[in-house]
Amino acid sequence: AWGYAPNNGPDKWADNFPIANGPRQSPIDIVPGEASYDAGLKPLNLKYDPSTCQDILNNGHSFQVTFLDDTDNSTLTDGPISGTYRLKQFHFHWGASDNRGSEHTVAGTKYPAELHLVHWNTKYPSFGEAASQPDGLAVVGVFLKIGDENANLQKLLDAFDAIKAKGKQTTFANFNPATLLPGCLDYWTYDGSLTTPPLLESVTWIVCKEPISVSSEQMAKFRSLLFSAEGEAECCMVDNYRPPQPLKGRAVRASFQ
Ligand SMILES: COc1cc(C[n+]2ccc3cc(OS(N)(=O)=O)ccc3c2)cc(OC)c1OC
Ligand SMILES: [Zn+2]
Repeated sequence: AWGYAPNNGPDKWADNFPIANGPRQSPIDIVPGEASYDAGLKPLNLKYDPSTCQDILNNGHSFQVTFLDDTDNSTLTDGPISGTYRLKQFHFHWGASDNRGSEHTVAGTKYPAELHLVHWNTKYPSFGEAASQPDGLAVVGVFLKIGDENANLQKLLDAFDAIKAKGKQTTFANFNPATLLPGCLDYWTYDGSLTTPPLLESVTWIVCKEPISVSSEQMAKFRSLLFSAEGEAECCMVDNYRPPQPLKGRAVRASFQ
């Protein structure tokens, strides 16, 4: 199965997922000077209801917090998209050390981690259906930068002892993902894909310019999770990021000047 090791990592994904070499793959290196300001882009409208928060899970590739998505309680509207997209889950990508870990980069700069808030277009009946449509998904990316301890992030890290190994999950209630958003919601946007298999080219990417803070000690806690299941040889969950992919002529637009 795919992973992030030398034998099954990003350089090998095309063997089973040929779309890995497709025209709109993610992540990318965002070059601010080459992004074009689009005055037509609206501010992001993120409305999240903490009561839709369900559980926290180690899926063997990352940890994710999953939301009830059978109502329009937690949604993304406006920004570069039209219609209503529902929050399905959020997860992170991070490095083995503070000098790498993000998937998107900014003029070559890597951040120690990146948050992805995954939403699906309610014009389709489900996430799975939407995931196969060119306008099916919208993922909001937020960079994490080493600085002050992040008390909101700490609520997630405090649940890690219950989800250390692959496949472990535990209930996780009343968490408001809006607390993980930066103060300023300026963003870059471009057409891309899922950054893990099945790498479907169905994502409108919305990458926030402003990072949120994470302490070095908190990053160490991310690295205490395992790729491996209970009873298997322990393998630390680190460097679970795909490197930037070719832009192939795509435009990157900025919501700010
Ligand atoms: C819940 O149903 C599905 C879950 C998943 C699980 N999944 C797999 C890979 C993912 C990659 C993601 O990539 S990212 N890193 O760009 O946000 C986001 C959500 C994902 C969710 C995939 C599906 O079809 C593609 C599903 O529909 C059948
Ligand atoms: Zn992701």
